Amino acid sequence: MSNTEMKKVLIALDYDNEAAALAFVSQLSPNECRLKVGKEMFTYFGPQFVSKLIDKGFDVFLDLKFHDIPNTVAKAVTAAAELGVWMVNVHASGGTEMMSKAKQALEAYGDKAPLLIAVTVLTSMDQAQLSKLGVDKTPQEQVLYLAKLAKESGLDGVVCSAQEAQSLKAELGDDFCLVTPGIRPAGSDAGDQKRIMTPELAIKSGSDYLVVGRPITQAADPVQALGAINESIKGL
Ligand SMILES: O=c1ccn([C@@H]2O[C@H](COP(=O)(O)O)[C@@H](O)[C@H]2O)c(=O)[nH]1
Repeated sequence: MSNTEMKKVLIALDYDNEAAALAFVSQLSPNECRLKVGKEMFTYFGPQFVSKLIDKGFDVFLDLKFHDIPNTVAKAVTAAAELGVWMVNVHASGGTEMMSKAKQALEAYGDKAPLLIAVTVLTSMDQAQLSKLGVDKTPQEQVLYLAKLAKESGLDGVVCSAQEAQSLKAELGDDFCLVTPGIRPAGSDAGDQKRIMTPELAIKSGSDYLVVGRPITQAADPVQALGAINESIKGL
């Protein structure tokens, strides 16, 4: 398996203890995975924590899901680019003006710019929850609608569930990157995730990157759990 193939797993480092997170990371190689830092660890441990991961050679997805006025989001993604992250995201529901401004702000970084992707419909949401928000579409339809806006705005891809990957690839093309949380190896606990899929099926459906948190970090042997996922998607 080439390193690129092995780096389809983005481990969600959702720890409330920096030492525990770093102890886990010390057992990993930047050649076998990428790392995702979200709201919990960023709020506890800040940009310094992100820098520690980058200094160890890892590609970092800064998953802060910016959702604010265009000027504020453009400045926030600029801060992420200054930090040197590999990928950063915004909410597609912030609108096309916000997404376009964010993308434009990253142009100054040339080939060092992080990938900019948009969250569509959170993988913890099902049809009932979407309806409660007043959205009349199915999750599949709403994800496609928001993904089209993200593409029109020049973004590199979206966060969606693997259940939507096949139709998004067909509609938006192979180059539009699909990052899919809600990944659950067979038999693992779904927790609060609603739109889930196994790693193998997700890759077969068109996911470019699998976001995996608890099935790895809360496993009895997290390194073995990562290895098993990498093995299951080998060559796909
Ligand atoms: O739609 C979304 C967007 C982001 N996430 C994040 O991914 C991980 C998933 O962790 P698990 O433990 O594997 O459920 C987590 O950090 C979320 O904030 C998402 O789940 N869904």
